[in-house]
Amino acid sequence: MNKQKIPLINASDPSQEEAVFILAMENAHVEYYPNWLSHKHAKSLMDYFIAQLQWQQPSITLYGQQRLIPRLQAWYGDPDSQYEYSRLVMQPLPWDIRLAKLKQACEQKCRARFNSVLANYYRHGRDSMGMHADNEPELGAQPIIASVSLGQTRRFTFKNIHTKETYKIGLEHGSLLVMKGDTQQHWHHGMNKSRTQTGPRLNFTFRHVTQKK
Ligand SMILES: O=C(O)CCC(=O)C(=O)O
Ligand SMILES: [Fe+2]
Repeated sequence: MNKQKIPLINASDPSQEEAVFILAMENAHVEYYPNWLSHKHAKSLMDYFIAQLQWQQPSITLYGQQRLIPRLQAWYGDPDSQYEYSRLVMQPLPWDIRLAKLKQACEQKCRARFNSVLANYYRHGRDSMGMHADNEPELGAQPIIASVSLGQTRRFTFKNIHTKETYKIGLEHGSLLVMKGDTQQHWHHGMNKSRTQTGPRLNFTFRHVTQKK
């Protein structure tokens, strides 16, 4: 497999304190803000969300077999943000107050509206997420997805659907990754199991889903 590293372009504005990197991936638009939340704020959110969110471990059918997904997850959103994922129809839970605040912060940062979030809880290094694109029709052709990471840094992989080129980036505690433009049309993303990055990690992908017609 081609493991070429695509460089990060530092697009930080020196007049602002915040660092931002643009991932130099073809036919994609991905921005990475490593220190979006302070360490302390991110830690407080992490402890709160682990304790308060309604984590579940659903099963999906893979090659005719029922299997528990290798992580915990929870779907929150506005009442009309129903979502179908691996043939599971997910009814959103009503917004938790601190999750709604985090959504608002993402909306301001991305200048976009979100009405739902998929929360993922990777309990240890053996939890993972398979390669996929967030390209469900309900998300539209060029979805903006804001991905907030808390806890253990885990290596996140992008793989170009056509060229198979891969790109890996460590998603750090308190970071924000924004995927937009044609990213979902040309790239898959996912997270392998890890033998070294073994601590717990939470990830939140804020999205805007439209009702199926
Ligand atoms: O855990 C992550 O960083 C990615 C999650 C993801 O890709 C998703 O929720 O669709
Ligand atoms: Fe995804």
